[in-house]
Amino acid sequence: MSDVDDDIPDLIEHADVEQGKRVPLTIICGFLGAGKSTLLKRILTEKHGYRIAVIMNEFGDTADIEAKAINISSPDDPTAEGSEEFLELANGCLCCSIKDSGVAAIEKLMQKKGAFDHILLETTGLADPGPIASMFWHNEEYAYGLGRDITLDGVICVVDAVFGKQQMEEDHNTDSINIGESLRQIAGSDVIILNKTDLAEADQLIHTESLIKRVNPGSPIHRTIKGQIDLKHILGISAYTKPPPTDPSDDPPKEPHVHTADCHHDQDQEPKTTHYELRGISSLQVTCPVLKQSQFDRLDEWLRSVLWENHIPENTSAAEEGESPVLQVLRCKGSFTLQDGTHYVLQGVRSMYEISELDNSSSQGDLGLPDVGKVVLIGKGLDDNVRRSLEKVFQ
Ligand SMILES: Nc1nc2c(ncn2[C@@H]2O[C@H](COP(=O)(O)OP(=O)(O)OP(=O)(O)O)[C@@H](O)[C@H]2O)c(=O)[nH]1
Repeated sequence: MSDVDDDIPDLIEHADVEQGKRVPLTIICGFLGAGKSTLLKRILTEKHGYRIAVIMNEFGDTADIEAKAINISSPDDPTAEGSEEFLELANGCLCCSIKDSGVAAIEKLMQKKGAFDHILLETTGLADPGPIASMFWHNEEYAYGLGRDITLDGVICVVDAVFGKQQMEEDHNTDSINIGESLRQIAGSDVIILNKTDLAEADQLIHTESLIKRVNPGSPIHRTIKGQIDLKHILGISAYTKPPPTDPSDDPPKEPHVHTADCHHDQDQEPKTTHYELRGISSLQVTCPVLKQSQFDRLDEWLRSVLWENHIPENTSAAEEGESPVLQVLRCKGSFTLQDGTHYVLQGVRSMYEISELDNSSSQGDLGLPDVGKVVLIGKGLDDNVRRSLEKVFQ
Protein backbone atom coordinates (compact mmCIF):
# COMPACT_ATOMS: atom_id res chain seq x y z
CA MET A 1 0.00 0.00 0.00
CA SER A 2 1.41 3.40 -0.91
CA ASP A 3 1.40 6.46 1.35
CA VAL A 4 -0.99 8.06 -1.07
CA ASP A 5 -3.71 5.63 -0.05
CA ASP A 6 -3.85 7.28 3.37
CA ASP A 7 -4.78 10.56 1.74
CA ILE A 8 -7.60 9.26 -0.39
CA PRO A 9 -10.68 11.13 0.74
CA ASP A 10 -13.95 9.40 1.48
CA LEU A 11 -16.77 10.41 -0.78
CA ILE A 12 -19.94 10.99 1.10
CA GLU A 13 -23.37 9.87 -0.01
CA HIS A 14 -25.84 12.68 0.43
CA ALA A 15 -28.96 10.60 -0.11
CA ASP A 16 -30.17 11.38 3.38
CA VAL A 17 -29.73 15.12 2.98
CA GLU A 18 -32.82 17.00 1.93
CA GLN A 19 -31.39 19.11 -0.89
CA GLY A 20 -34.27 21.58 -0.93
CA LYS A 21 -33.76 22.67 2.64
CA ARG A 22 -30.11 23.55 2.36
CA VAL A 23 -29.01 27.18 1.97
CA PRO A 24 -26.76 27.75 -1.07
CA LEU A 25 -23.37 29.33 -0.37
CA THR A 26 -21.33 31.32 -2.91
CA ILE A 27 -17.65 32.04 -2.40
CA ILE A 28 -16.36 35.35 -3.79
CA CYS A 29 -12.64 35.53 -4.37
CA GLY A 30 -10.59 37.89 -6.46
CA PHE A 31 -7.41 39.81 -6.88
CA LEU A 32 -6.46 42.54 -4.44
CA GLY A 33 -8.43 45.66 -5.25
CA ALA A 34 -10.36 44.02 -8.11
CA GLY A 35 -13.73 45.11 -6.75
CA LYS A 36 -14.98 42.39 -4.37
CA SER A 37 -16.16 44.88 -1.72
CA THR A 38 -17.74 47.06 -4.41
CA LEU A 39 -19.73 44.06 -5.66
CA LEU A 40 -20.80 43.15 -2.13
CA LYS A 41 -21.74 46.70 -1.25
CA ARG A 42 -23.91 46.82 -4.34
CA ILE A 43 -25.61 43.58 -3.27
CA LEU A 44 -26.14 44.88 0.25
CA THR A 45 -27.67 48.19 -0.78
CA GLU A 46 -29.70 47.49 -3.92
CA LYS A 47 -33.33 46.43 -3.98
CA HIS A 48 -33.13 43.02 -5.61
CA GLY A 49 -35.61 41.03 -3.57
CA TYR A 50 -33.11 38.39 -2.45
CA ARG A 51 -32.54 37.72 1.24
CA ILE A 52 -28.79 37.27 1.24
CA ALA A 53 -26.46 36.82 4.18
CA VAL A 54 -23.05 38.25 3.34
CA ILE A 55 -20.04 37.21 5.36
CA MET A 56 -17.19 39.70 5.17
CA ASN A 57 -13.86 39.86 6.85
CA GLU A 58 -14.65 43.43 7.85
CA PHE A 59 -17.59 45.70 7.37
CA GLY A 60 -15.46 48.36 5.77
CA ASP A 61 -17.27 51.56 5.02
CA THR A 62 -20.86 50.83 5.91
CA ALA A 63 -21.63 54.37 7.05
CA ASP A 64 -24.15 54.80 4.26
CA ILE A 65 -25.86 51.47 4.78
CA GLU A 66 -29.03 52.00 6.75
CA ALA A 67 -28.97 49.22 9.22
CA LYS A 68 -29.78 48.09 12.68
CA ALA A 69 -26.83 46.50 14.37
CA ILE A 70 -27.54 43.53 16.55
CA ASN A 71 -25.33 41.17 18.45
CA ILE A 72 -25.89 37.48 18.57
CA SER A 73 -25.23 35.59 21.73
CA SER A 74 -25.49 31.89 22.28
CA PRO A 75 -26.34 30.34 25.66
CA ASP A 76 -23.87 27.57 24.85
CA ASP A 77 -21.09 29.99 24.06
CA PRO A 78 -21.21 33.22 26.10
CA THR A 79 -18.02 34.43 24.47
CA ALA A 80 -19.93 34.66 21.22
CA GLU A 81 -21.61 37.85 22.38
CA GLY A 82 -20.11 40.75 20.53
CA SER A 83 -17.55 38.60 18.76
CA GLU A 84 -19.56 38.66 15.57
CA GLU A 85 -21.74 41.47 14.47
CA PHE A 86 -24.80 41.21 12.27
CA LEU A 87 -26.49 43.99 10.38
CA GLU A 88 -30.03 43.56 9.16
CA LEU A 89 -30.37 45.71 6.09
CA ALA A 90 -33.31 47.52 4.60
CA ASN A 91 -33.22 45.43 1.40
CA GLY A 92 -33.59 42.17 3.33
CA CYS A 93 -29.91 41.26 3.32
CA LEU A 94 -28.05 40.24 6.41
CA CYS A 95 -24.47 41.38 6.77
CA CYS A 96 -22.11 39.51 9.04
CA SER A 97 -18.61 40.56 9.97
CA ILE A 98 -16.17 37.86 10.90
CA LYS A 99 -12.50 37.73 11.75
CA ASP A 100 -11.94 34.57 9.75
CA SER A 101 -13.88 32.40 7.33
CA GLY A 102 -13.99 29.47 9.73
CA VAL A 103 -16.84 27.11 10.23
CA ALA A 104 -17.52 28.47 13.74
CA ALA A 105 -18.54 31.86 12.37
CA ILE A 106 -20.84 30.25 9.83
CA GLU A 107 -22.39 28.07 12.52
CA LYS A 108 -23.25 31.26 14.38
CA LEU A 109 -24.77 32.70 11.23
CA MET A 110 -26.88 29.57 10.86
CA GLN A 111 -28.51 30.37 14.20
CA LYS A 112 -30.39 32.95 12.17
CA LYS A 113 -31.46 30.34 9.63
CA GLY A 114 -34.72 31.36 8.05
CA ALA A 115 -33.70 35.04 7.93
CA PHE A 116 -31.94 34.56 4.59
CA ASP A 117 -31.97 32.20 1.64
CA HIS A 118 -28.44 32.54 0.28
CA ILE A 119 -24.98 33.06 1.81
CA LEU A 120 -22.13 34.99 0.16
CA LEU A 121 -18.67 34.48 1.61
CA GLU A 122 -16.04 37.05 0.68
CA THR A 123 -12.46 35.81 0.89
CA THR A 124 -9.36 37.96 1.13
CA GLY A 125 -7.49 38.99 -2.02
CA LEU A 126 -4.77 36.41 -1.40
CA ALA A 127 -7.06 33.47 -0.66
CA ASP A 128 -7.01 30.26 -2.62
CA PRO A 129 -10.68 29.30 -3.03
CA GLY A 130 -9.88 25.57 -3.46
CA PRO A 131 -9.54 24.59 0.20
CA ILE A 132 -12.51 26.79 1.15
CA ALA A 133 -14.66 25.19 -1.56
CA SER A 134 -13.70 21.70 -0.42
CA MET A 135 -14.58 22.66 3.13
CA PHE A 136 -18.14 23.29 1.94
CA TRP A 137 -18.32 20.45 -0.50
CA HIS A 138 -17.46 16.87 0.29
CA ASN A 139 -15.86 15.85 3.50
CA GLU A 140 -17.04 13.57 6.21
CA GLU A 141 -17.15 16.15 8.98
CA TYR A 142 -19.05 18.60 6.85
CA ALA A 143 -21.62 16.13 5.54
CA TYR A 144 -22.83 15.43 9.04
CA GLY A 145 -22.41 18.97 10.36
CA LEU A 146 -23.02 22.18 8.42
CA GLY A 147 -23.54 20.16 5.25
CA ARG A 148 -27.05 19.43 6.42
CA ASP A 149 -27.82 23.15 6.28
CA ILE A 150 -25.58 24.53 3.53
CA THR A 151 -24.78 23.53 -0.05
CA LEU A 152 -21.97 25.00 -2.14
CA ASP A 153 -23.51 26.91 -5.07
CA GLY A 154 -20.36 28.17 -6.78
CA VAL A 155 -17.11 30.11 -6.66
CA ILE A 156 -16.97 33.60 -8.25
CA CYS A 157 -13.72 35.34 -9.07
CA VAL A 158 -13.49 39.12 -9.55
CA VAL A 159 -10.64 40.07 -11.89
CA ASP A 160 -9.31 43.61 -12.37
CA ALA A 161 -9.72 44.51 -16.05
CA VAL A 162 -6.78 46.93 -15.85
CA PHE A 163 -4.24 44.98 -13.80
CA GLY A 164 -5.60 41.43 -14.14
CA LYS A 165 -3.31 40.45 -17.02
CA GLN A 166 -0.24 41.76 -15.22
CA GLN A 167 -1.32 40.06 -11.98
CA MET A 168 -1.68 36.71 -13.75
CA GLU A 169 1.67 37.04 -15.51
CA GLU A 170 3.63 38.31 -12.52
CA ASP A 171 1.97 36.23 -9.85
CA HIS A 172 4.81 35.66 -7.39
CA ASN A 173 3.00 34.49 -4.28
CA THR A 174 3.29 30.85 -5.23
CA ASP A 175 2.40 27.67 -3.37
CA SER A 176 4.39 24.44 -2.98
CA ILE A 177 3.84 23.55 -6.62
CA ASN A 178 4.66 27.08 -7.74
CA ILE A 179 1.21 28.33 -8.67
CA GLY A 180 0.42 31.93 -7.76
CA GLU A 181 -2.73 33.06 -5.99
CA SER A 182 -4.38 34.89 -8.90
CA LEU A 183 -4.10 31.82 -11.14
CA ARG A 184 -5.39 29.55 -8.37
CA GLN A 185 -8.37 31.89 -7.98
CA ILE A 186 -9.19 31.78 -11.69
CA ALA A 187 -8.60 28.02 -11.85
CA GLY A 188 -10.95 27.34 -8.95
CA SER A 189 -13.83 29.56 -10.07
CA ASP A 190 -17.11 28.75 -11.78
CA VAL A 191 -17.85 32.32 -12.92
CA ILE A 192 -15.37 35.12 -13.66
CA ILE A 193 -16.33 38.80 -13.27
CA LEU A 194 -14.05 41.04 -15.29
CA ASN A 195 -14.56 44.30 -13.37
CA LYS A 196 -13.46 47.91 -13.97
CA THR A 197 -14.13 47.57 -17.68
CA ASP A 198 -14.73 51.34 -17.79
CA LEU A 199 -11.01 51.84 -17.17
CA ALA A 200 -9.64 49.40 -19.77
CA GLU A 201 -9.21 49.63 -23.53
CA ALA A 202 -11.14 47.20 -25.76
CA ASP A 203 -7.93 45.38 -26.77
CA GLN A 204 -6.90 45.03 -23.15
CA LEU A 205 -10.26 43.43 -22.30
CA ILE A 206 -10.01 40.92 -25.14
CA HIS A 207 -6.46 40.03 -24.19
CA THR A 208 -7.27 39.56 -20.50
CA GLU A 209 -10.31 37.45 -21.35
CA SER A 210 -8.16 35.30 -23.60
CA LEU A 211 -5.64 34.73 -20.78
CA ILE A 212 -8.45 33.81 -18.38
CA LYS A 213 -9.85 31.35 -20.94
CA ARG A 214 -6.45 29.70 -21.22
CA VAL A 215 -6.45 28.95 -17.52
CA ASN A 216 -10.13 28.18 -17.15
CA PRO A 217 -11.88 27.54 -20.46
CA GLY A 218 -15.08 26.20 -18.88
CA SER A 219 -16.27 29.18 -16.82
CA PRO A 220 -18.24 32.11 -18.25
CA ILE A 221 -16.73 35.62 -18.09
CA HIS A 222 -18.98 38.64 -17.42
CA ARG A 223 -17.73 42.18 -17.95
CA THR A 224 -18.82 44.65 -15.25
CA ILE A 225 -18.43 48.21 -14.08
CA LYS A 226 -18.51 48.58 -10.29
CA GLY A 227 -19.82 45.04 -9.93
CA GLN A 228 -23.07 45.75 -11.81
CA ILE A 229 -24.22 42.29 -12.76
CA ASP A 230 -27.55 40.54 -12.91
CA LEU A 231 -27.46 38.38 -9.78
CA LYS A 232 -28.80 35.39 -11.71
CA HIS A 233 -25.30 35.00 -13.18
CA ILE A 234 -23.71 34.56 -9.77
CA LEU A 235 -26.42 33.21 -7.47
CA GLY A 236 -28.32 29.95 -7.84
CA ILE A 237 -25.95 28.63 -10.49
CA SER A 238 -25.63 25.14 -8.91
CA ALA A 239 -22.11 24.88 -10.31
CA TYR A 240 -21.45 21.73 -8.30
CA THR A 241 -24.50 19.83 -9.48
CA LYS A 242 -25.12 21.01 -13.04
CA PRO A 243 -22.92 20.24 -16.06
CA PRO A 244 -20.37 22.91 -17.02
CA PRO A 245 -21.85 25.52 -19.38
CA THR A 246 -21.33 24.85 -23.06
CA ASP A 247 -18.85 27.22 -24.66
CA PRO A 248 -19.80 27.93 -28.28
CA SER A 249 -16.08 27.92 -29.14
CA ASP A 250 -15.99 24.20 -28.27
CA ASP A 251 -17.98 23.43 -31.41
CA PRO A 252 -16.41 23.51 -34.83
CA PRO A 253 -17.74 26.54 -36.76
CA LYS A 254 -20.77 25.61 -38.88
CA GLU A 255 -20.11 28.29 -41.47
CA PRO A 256 -17.14 30.48 -42.27
CA HIS A 257 -16.82 33.34 -39.81
CA VAL A 258 -15.50 36.76 -40.77
CA HIS A 259 -13.59 38.44 -37.95
CA THR A 260 -14.41 42.09 -37.31
CA ALA A 261 -13.25 44.64 -34.78
CA ASP A 262 -16.32 43.75 -32.70
CA CYS A 263 -15.33 40.09 -32.27
CA HIS A 264 -14.97 39.24 -28.60
CA HIS A 265 -13.16 35.95 -28.98
CA ASP A 266 -9.50 35.11 -29.08
CA GLN A 267 -8.53 35.20 -32.73
CA ASP A 268 -5.23 33.46 -32.00
CA GLN A 269 -6.93 30.31 -30.79
CA GLU A 270 -7.47 27.36 -33.05
CA PRO A 271 -11.11 26.26 -33.09
CA LYS A 272 -10.48 22.95 -31.34
CA THR A 273 -7.55 23.94 -29.14
CA THR A 274 -7.56 21.70 -26.10
CA HIS A 275 -4.46 22.61 -24.20
CA TYR A 276 -3.23 25.92 -22.83
CA GLU A 277 -0.51 26.85 -20.42
CA LEU A 278 0.21 29.99 -18.44
CA ARG A 279 3.05 30.11 -15.95
CA GLY A 280 2.96 26.37 -15.26
CA ILE A 281 -0.79 26.14 -14.78
CA SER A 282 -2.74 24.82 -17.69
CA SER A 283 -6.09 23.48 -18.69
CA LEU A 284 -6.89 20.46 -20.73
CA GLN A 285 -10.21 19.84 -22.40
CA VAL A 286 -11.05 16.57 -24.10
CA THR A 287 -14.36 15.83 -25.78
CA CYS A 288 -15.79 12.33 -25.75
CA PRO A 289 -18.47 10.43 -27.64
CA VAL A 290 -21.47 8.69 -26.08
CA LEU A 291 -19.78 6.26 -23.70
CA LYS A 292 -20.02 2.50 -23.33
CA GLN A 293 -20.19 1.27 -19.74
CA SER A 294 -16.62 -0.03 -20.07
CA GLN A 295 -15.36 3.42 -21.15
CA PHE A 296 -17.24 5.04 -18.28
CA ASP A 297 -15.58 2.61 -15.83
CA ARG A 298 -12.17 3.30 -17.38
CA LEU A 299 -12.76 7.06 -16.99
CA ASP A 300 -13.52 6.61 -13.29
CA GLU A 301 -10.36 4.54 -12.92
CA TRP A 302 -8.35 7.15 -14.83
CA LEU A 303 -9.63 9.96 -12.60
CA ARG A 304 -8.71 8.00 -9.46
CA SER A 305 -5.18 7.55 -10.71
CA VAL A 306 -4.74 11.20 -11.75
CA LEU A 307 -6.58 12.91 -8.88
CA TRP A 308 -5.64 10.63 -6.00
CA GLU A 309 -2.21 9.37 -6.99
CA ASN A 310 -1.02 12.21 -9.25
CA HIS A 311 -0.01 10.02 -12.17
CA ILE A 312 -1.59 8.69 -15.34
CA PRO A 313 -2.44 4.95 -15.27
CA GLU A 314 0.33 4.19 -17.79
CA ASN A 315 2.86 5.12 -15.11
CA THR A 316 2.52 2.95 -12.05
CA SER A 317 3.62 5.71 -9.67
CA ALA A 318 4.23 9.44 -9.57
CA ALA A 319 7.96 8.69 -9.33
CA GLU A 320 7.85 7.00 -12.74
CA GLU A 321 6.93 10.31 -14.30
CA GLY A 322 10.70 10.83 -14.26
CA GLU A 323 11.42 14.05 -16.06
CA SER A 324 7.70 14.84 -16.42
CA PRO A 325 6.40 17.83 -14.50
CA VAL A 326 4.45 17.35 -11.26
CA LEU A 327 0.89 16.36 -12.06
CA GLN A 328 -1.71 18.02 -9.88
CA VAL A 329 -5.30 18.82 -10.76
CA LEU A 330 -6.86 21.78 -8.96
CA ARG A 331 -10.31 21.59 -10.51
CA CYS A 332 -12.10 19.28 -12.90
CA LYS A 333 -15.51 19.36 -14.48
CA GLY A 334 -17.26 17.39 -17.14
CA SER A 335 -20.44 15.97 -18.53
CA PHE A 336 -21.08 12.82 -20.52
CA THR A 337 -23.81 10.54 -21.78
CA LEU A 338 -23.90 6.75 -21.61
CA GLN A 339 -25.28 4.50 -24.34
CA ASP A 340 -28.38 3.83 -22.23
CA GLY A 341 -29.17 7.57 -22.40
CA THR A 342 -28.22 8.46 -18.85
CA HIS A 343 -26.35 11.75 -18.37
CA TYR A 344 -23.61 12.26 -15.82
CA VAL A 345 -21.85 15.30 -14.39
CA LEU A 346 -18.28 15.25 -13.11
CA GLN A 347 -17.21 17.75 -10.46
CA GLY A 348 -13.88 17.79 -8.69
CA VAL A 349 -11.90 20.05 -6.37
CA ARG A 350 -8.32 18.86 -5.99
CA SER A 351 -8.30 15.17 -5.03
CA MET A 352 -12.05 15.01 -4.36
CA TYR A 353 -14.40 14.25 -7.20
CA GLU A 354 -17.91 13.06 -7.78
CA ILE A 355 -19.65 11.64 -10.83
CA SER A 356 -23.38 12.04 -10.35
CA GLU A 357 -26.27 11.02 -12.55
CA LEU A 358 -28.52 13.81 -13.72
CA ASP A 359 -32.17 13.47 -12.96
CA ASN A 360 -33.73 12.96 -16.42
CA SER A 361 -37.25 13.68 -15.30
CA SER A 362 -36.68 17.12 -13.79
CA SER A 363 -33.79 18.99 -15.32
CA GLN A 364 -32.75 17.24 -18.49
CA GLY A 365 -35.01 19.17 -20.85
CA ASP A 366 -33.73 22.51 -19.58
CA LEU A 367 -30.11 21.48 -19.72
CA GLY A 368 -30.25 20.50 -23.37
CA LEU A 369 -27.12 18.43 -22.97
CA PRO A 370 -25.44 17.45 -26.21
CA ASP A 371 -24.52 13.77 -26.59
CA VAL A 372 -20.89 14.76 -27.03
CA GLY A 373 -19.38 14.97 -23.59
CA LYS A 374 -16.28 16.68 -22.29
CA VAL A 375 -13.81 16.56 -19.47
CA VAL A 376 -12.04 19.76 -18.40
CA LEU A 377 -9.03 19.58 -16.12
CA ILE A 378 -7.21 22.60 -14.67
CA GLY A 379 -3.90 22.22 -12.91
CA LYS A 380 -0.21 21.58 -13.22
CA GLY A 381 1.63 19.15 -15.51
CA LEU A 382 -1.32 18.58 -17.84
CA ASP A 383 0.89 17.89 -20.84
CA ASP A 384 0.42 15.91 -24.07
CA ASN A 385 1.04 12.61 -22.27
CA VAL A 386 -1.92 13.30 -20.01
CA ARG A 387 -4.09 14.31 -22.96
CA ARG A 388 -3.19 11.16 -24.92
CA SER A 389 -3.80 9.02 -21.86
CA LEU A 390 -7.28 10.51 -21.38
CA GLU A 391 -8.11 10.22 -25.08
CA LYS A 392 -7.17 6.52 -24.90
CA VAL A 393 -9.88 6.02 -22.26
CA PHE A 394 -12.48 7.05 -24.83
CA GLN A 395 -11.17 4.88 -27.69
N1 LIG B 1 -13.57 53.00 -12.13
C1 LIG B 1 -13.92 51.91 -11.43
N2 LIG B 1 -13.53 51.79 -10.16
C2 LIG B 1 -13.91 50.68 -9.49
C3 LIG B 1 -14.70 49.68 -10.09
N3 LIG B 1 -14.92 48.70 -9.17
C4 LIG B 1 -14.29 49.08 -8.04
N4 LIG B 1 -13.67 50.28 -8.23
C5 LIG B 1 -12.84 51.01 -7.24
O1 LIG B 1 -11.65 50.23 -7.04
C6 LIG B 1 -11.21 50.34 -5.69
C7 LIG B 1 -11.03 48.93 -5.09
O2 LIG B 1 -12.31 48.30 -5.04
P1 LIG B 1 -12.72 47.30 -3.87
O3 LIG B 1 -14.13 46.91 -4.08
O4 LIG B 1 -12.35 47.85 -2.54
O5 LIG B 1 -11.74 46.07 -4.19
P2 LIG B 1 -11.51 44.75 -3.32
O6 LIG B 1 -11.32 43.64 -4.29
O7 LIG B 1 -12.57 44.56 -2.32
O8 LIG B 1 -10.15 45.10 -2.61
P3 LIG B 1 -9.35 44.27 -1.47
O9 LIG B 1 -10.36 43.88 -0.44
O10 LIG B 1 -8.33 45.24 -0.99
O11 LIG B 1 -8.74 43.11 -2.16
C8 LIG B 1 -12.26 51.18 -4.98
O12 LIG B 1 -11.77 52.48 -4.93
C9 LIG B 1 -13.49 51.09 -5.89
O13 LIG B 1 -14.32 52.23 -5.80
C10 LIG B 1 -15.09 49.83 -11.47
O14 LIG B 1 -15.74 48.99 -12.10
N5 LIG B 1 -14.66 50.97 -12.09
